Amino acid sequence: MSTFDTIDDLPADSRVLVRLDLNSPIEDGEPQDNRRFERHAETVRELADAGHRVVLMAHQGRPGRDDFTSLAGHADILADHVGRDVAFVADTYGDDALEAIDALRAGEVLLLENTRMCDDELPEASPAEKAETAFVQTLAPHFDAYVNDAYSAAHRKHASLVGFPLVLPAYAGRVMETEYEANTAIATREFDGPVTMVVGGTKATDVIGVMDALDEKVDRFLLGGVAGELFLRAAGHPVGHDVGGMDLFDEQWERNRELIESVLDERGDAIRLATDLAYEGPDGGRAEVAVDEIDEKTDGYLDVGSETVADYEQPIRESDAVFVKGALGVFEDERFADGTVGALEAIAETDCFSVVGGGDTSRAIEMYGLDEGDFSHVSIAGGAYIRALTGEPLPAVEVLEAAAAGQ
Ligand SMILES: Nc1ncnc2c1ncn2[C@@H]1O[C@H](COP(=O)(O)OP(=O)(O)O)[C@@H](O)[C@H]1O
Ligand SMILES: O=C(OP(=O)(O)O)[C@H](O)COP(=O)(O)O
Repeated sequence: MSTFDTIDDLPADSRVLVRLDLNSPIEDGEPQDNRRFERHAETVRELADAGHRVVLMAHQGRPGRDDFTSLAGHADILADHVGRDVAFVADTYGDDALEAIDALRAGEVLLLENTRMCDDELPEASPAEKAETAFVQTLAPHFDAYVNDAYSAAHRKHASLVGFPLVLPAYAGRVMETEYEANTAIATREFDGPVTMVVGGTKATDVIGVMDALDEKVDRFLLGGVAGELFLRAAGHPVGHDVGGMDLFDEQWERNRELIESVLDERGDAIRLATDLAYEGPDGGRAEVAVDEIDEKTDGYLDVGSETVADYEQPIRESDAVFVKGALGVFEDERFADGTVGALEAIAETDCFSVVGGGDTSRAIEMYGLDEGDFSHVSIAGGAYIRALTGEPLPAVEVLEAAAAGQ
């Protein structure tokens, strides 16, 4: 059971400041619809239908990355899911934002600009420090309550996630409630047979530390994506480097090199790495190469190869539980979807307990016509859900709990 207050406890006619997680894949500069919009729309609709004035905060990407954009397009997608207008103001806490907030009427919804465009948001700091920032101090007097629905960002100590509960009455939204309960229950669940984790995606830094901490819970890891290539690099193969303008590998390698080497050393028996990889061939199609035959760092690899896909199916079929965190390849491009879809299909065909996590990864389920009902839980969280599996506290959840306990 959760130990925080929820939107059921909100006083009537409140001016509510709501933190969502609408962080999405960006294609050609535009956010792509995904499960996060659909799930958060439930909270937003409920608050607006109840007659509250609803102001939304969310982030997109990180400064310096290609996916760091305005939230203007997010407002339109969210409006379609909510079934109400969602106004947008290109400001976080300046005069334009405050004017739009104060002009809002009962039942109206307004989305503020990307929180990460504000300098106070990102540097990780304690809730007390974040509560003192100009961002929090300027916005808070315009509201009666703060609602956090962003479970999937709850592992970050950012101002919009941990600062407001110290200065406003704080509540959990519906996504926060359901994800918290599902993931906490998974963390304490025991399994009789083998437990497998499929690890991929781009945020290798988020998963590698957790792999170490999941030592007792997970019997084998099947690797792909960026983390998989970094492990292959640690095993001596010339892959997992930034080539052709990529910036996914070298910085994460420097940051995690020692940990990767020690995880490989201590848990090598439990870790399966790709034996072949796929890349874009000279004719523009999918080409594959055996990992042992790669002798220079020339190509960028975009998926695990077909031998690896077949190799990973067997351990999945033998498992009592399978956890997925991150895609095995760039599944958004059909040519490089085999690894991700192959793993998801194998999971769907078995009756093991299964969780698919990640805002991006869970999108593969509908893109490739898989049935959500074939998985025990599809989480819109990635990093937060795997941290929850280790039993590690989530700072944004802790502040909600402390607020409810009157601390
Ligand atoms: N080899 C790869 N190179 C580049 N991107 C990859 C690779 N493998 C997987 N990806 C990308 O990883 C993304 C998912 O990454 P991540 O953000 O870590 O997971 P999630 O959003 O599911 O938590 C997918 O959108 C996919 O395109
Ligand atoms: O998408 C997110 O995390 P996820 O990719 O682990 O699901 C969250 O929005 C956190 O974003 P961040 O990893 O840029 O801090």
